[in-house]
Amino acid sequence: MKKFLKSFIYSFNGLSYAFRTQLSFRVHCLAAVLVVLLGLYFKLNSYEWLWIAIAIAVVVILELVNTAIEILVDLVSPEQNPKAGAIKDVASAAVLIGGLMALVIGLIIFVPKLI
Ligand SMILES: Nc1ncnc2c1ncn2[C@@H]1O[C@H](COP(=O)(O)OP(=O)(O)OP(=O)(O)O)[C@@H](O)[C@H]1O
Repeated sequence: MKKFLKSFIYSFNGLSYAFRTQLSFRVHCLAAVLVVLLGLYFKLNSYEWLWIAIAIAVVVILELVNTAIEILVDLVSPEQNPKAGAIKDVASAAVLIGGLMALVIGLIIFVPKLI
């Protein structure tokens, strides 16, 4: 049980690290809070909340994995290396695609309510 609780603390340490060091993570968290407030304002139905929850989770998960990959690359390749750069670029592209998907979901749900 103690080990289980400790693993939660490690996970929160990871969240805290990403929040403190990554501007894009903070921006995405802020966007998530704004979207939730907008969802409460427009009284989304459970189906719409499900899509919003998936969109937020996908972006946050990708941001965390991208941060972990950046740290790993900096650890194993502190010097410039084209492969190290490519790894970071590919991980960053994953965040971009996830973010675009979240944007499309947000537009599909909120645009009809705004017009
Ligand atoms: N070791 C390296 N070798 C070659 N290119 C690198 C290396 N590290 C970073 N780069 C290139 O520089 C870009 C930016 O790297 P950086 O580590 O600043 O990432 P970032 O996404 O800006 O991270 P942060 O969110 O910490 O600012 C990478 O996407 C990659 O193209």
